Amino acid sequence: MEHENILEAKGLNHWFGTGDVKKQALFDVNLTLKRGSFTVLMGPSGSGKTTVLTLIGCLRSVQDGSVCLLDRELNGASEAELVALRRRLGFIFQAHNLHESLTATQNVIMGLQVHRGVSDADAQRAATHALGLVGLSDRVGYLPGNLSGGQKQRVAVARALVGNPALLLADEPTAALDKESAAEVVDLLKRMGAARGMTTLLVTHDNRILDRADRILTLEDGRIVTMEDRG
Ligand SMILES: Nc1ncnc2c1ncn2[C@@H]1O[C@H](COP(=O)(O)OP(=O)(O)OP(=O)(O)O)[C@@H](O)[C@H]1O
Repeated sequence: MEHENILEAKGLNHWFGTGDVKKQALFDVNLTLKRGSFTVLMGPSGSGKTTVLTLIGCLRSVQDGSVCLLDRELNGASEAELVALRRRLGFIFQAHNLHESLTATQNVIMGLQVHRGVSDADAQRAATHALGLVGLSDRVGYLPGNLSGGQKQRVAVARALVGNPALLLADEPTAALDKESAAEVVDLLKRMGAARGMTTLLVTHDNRILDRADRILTLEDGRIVTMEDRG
């Protein structure tokens, strides 16, 4: 049976650097993410938000403590296990990171490259579908240079969603967007979460997003200082 919690992190500590410049970035971080929930992670610059996201996202190794993601322990996991888990995650970053020389569809297909064994025709179909979900059916053949900031970020959302991730990790996805585009992107993620049971953990300084969160966590100096459940 699948657990209600898609993620459980316990006693997570993390350090950067070695010797004299060794610095602790996370202190005894505990957090759980309920399947299908929408959690916002806040905190001042340098408080450790990206470090938490990259640890949960299997983008760096867990040094101390436990992270149980999709019923697998990340502490001590092999690179092959981490790669396999990463396939079940979606990522969106502040800068959309689209390839400028690829069309919207080709960029979205990049989100499927980690899924082996997907035929070109299926990839094309999935990308077209994902672009439709983000309201860009009429822009599938456009290069990023011909899209607005909000449209580019929606392509990045489609790329993150195309592989049907169990957990979506988003680092400041609305920072570069105007109010309307930011609200569209967040509503889209919430809708996807509800429709697919996708769990979202989103780092933001953006107060506009807080109303939409099921839970708000605040990090300060590497420690979770508040945890607020809503609704
Ligand atoms: N690769 C690294 N090498 C050394 N120190 C790092 C590295 N990455 C992060 N740090 C340090 O760890 C602490 C937490 O950084 P992190 O990027 O997680 O914070 P953040 O809350 O995401 O900040 P921001 O909002 O500015 O992105 C900071 O003191 C930072 O300087």
